[in-house]
Amino acid sequence: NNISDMDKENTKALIVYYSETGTTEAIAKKISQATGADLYRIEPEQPYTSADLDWQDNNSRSSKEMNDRSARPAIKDGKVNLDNVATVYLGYPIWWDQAPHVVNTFIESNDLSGKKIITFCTSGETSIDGSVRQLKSAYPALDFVKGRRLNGASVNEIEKWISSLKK
Ligand SMILES: Cc1cc2nc3c(=O)[nH]c(=O)nc-3n(C[C@H](O)[C@H](O)[C@H](O)COP(=O)(O)O)c2cc1C
Repeated sequence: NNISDMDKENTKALIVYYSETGTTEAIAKKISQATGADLYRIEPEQPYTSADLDWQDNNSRSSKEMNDRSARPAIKDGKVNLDNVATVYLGYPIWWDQAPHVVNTFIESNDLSGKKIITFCTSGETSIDGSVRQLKSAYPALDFVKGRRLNGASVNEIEKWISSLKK
């Protein structure tokens, strides 16, 4: 390791997100524009159909998964390269006030200890608060930073939000 290699250690940011209908993805891409960080999309092994996503049906796949605290839907290529990554931006749509359980599958498939995990979400109206409370209580050893619901945020607003996190 020479000095310039050491400078690069644990300095990178990575944006990890799940997005079913593109809303969270649009924000993830703007965070990438603001930070230059790479993007990684969590992809469920079995794609969700529109029937699966029907929250008005208690028996839909998403309803059943979100009612089952231990449900861990499989994801494709679930392991991500976290070499030199210090900060993970973790984004998701709110499902039933929570992060979808594929996000738990991702968290449990990777070693995020020692990383700063900055959460963000999109939703119809629900804030990020309940989902972050749940993540913190499920994974007390991890360092979650409560971020924001970012529906419709511009790159400029995202830059301001990120610099406010550093203060
Ligand atoms: C199964 C399911 C449950 C949802 N639950 C909530 C909710 O509790 N509160 C809310 O405001 N929006 C809820 N939504 C709406 C999504 O959070 C919102 O459309 C989100 O921006 C979608 O992001 P995406 O396009 O990245 O998948 C739900 C959507 C689905 C499919």
